[in-house]
Amino acid sequence: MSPLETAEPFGARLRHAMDTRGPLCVGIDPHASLLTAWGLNDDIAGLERFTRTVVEAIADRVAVLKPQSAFFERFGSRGIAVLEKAVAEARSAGALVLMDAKRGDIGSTMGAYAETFLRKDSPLFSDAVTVSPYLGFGSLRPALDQAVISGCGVFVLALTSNPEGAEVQRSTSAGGVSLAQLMLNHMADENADAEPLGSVGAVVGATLGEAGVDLDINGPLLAPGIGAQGATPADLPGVFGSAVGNVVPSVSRGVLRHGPDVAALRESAARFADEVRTAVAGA
Ligand SMILES: O=c1ccn([C@@H]2O[C@H](COP(=O)(O)O)[C@@H](O)[C@H]2O)c(=O)[nH]1
Repeated sequence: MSPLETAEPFGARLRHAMDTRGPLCVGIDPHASLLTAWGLNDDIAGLERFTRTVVEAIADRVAVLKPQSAFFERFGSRGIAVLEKAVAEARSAGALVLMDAKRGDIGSTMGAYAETFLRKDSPLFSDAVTVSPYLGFGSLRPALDQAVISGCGVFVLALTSNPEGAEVQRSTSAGGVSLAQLMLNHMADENADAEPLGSVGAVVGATLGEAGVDLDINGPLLAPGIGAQGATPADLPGVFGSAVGNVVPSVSRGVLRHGPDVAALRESAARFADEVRTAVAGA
């Protein structure tokens, strides 16, 4: 591709994946406790085996796989090598890879994060990355710009699934709206005119009961918190209302606890996918 050609936008690729595979995202979170439960050691060999099993079991059937970078960084450079391999293999199997790295920093450093996760020649190149906007939405500009160049997505924290998030995210900005709403408004601006779906997504916890914000951002809504954190697919219509069709529900431990048996991992993911389909169809 010449530098002047633009890649197919992430939003379009994601919409296609959601329509053909269903919207479920499965997280790869190799907790030490899961490695133990799978009969693996909490070491690099255990991490490698766990990750390979999840990718082989799930990557050919879900829209999105979301590795949680923290669990790989824990093992230093050898953990990152496992992550690099998993990203490449998951993408080859047809899953979109959303790197859950939650990076946020001043713009010049954000540029380096953008190169790490969103530049095509990077070893950790992924389809999308999670970022934190709480250094100011404008600090994300290098990632937003690099995402356009590479056809990637950026998922911005808005209302996180943890109860502690509310004291920051629900607090009121100088303009009188919540910080979360302010960030969502920026996302809507980034996605204006995008079809069929913008490439800037919001992270909004499935655990919230009711979002209480305007989620009409013309972009995907990543909804973590299903499974181990207590939310279920049946909660999605209540949280997301009329935006539920743009939701990418995310489950990590709720699926992973069924391993290491590949069939059981697949069955669990299929069950969550069915429950999501039923919940969204009835909304
Ligand atoms: O608001 C947020 C944002 C991200 N996460 C991440 O999603 C998974 C959830 O794992 P479960 O095992 O399904 O609870 C994890 O990687 C979090 O860091 C989130 O939970 N909430």
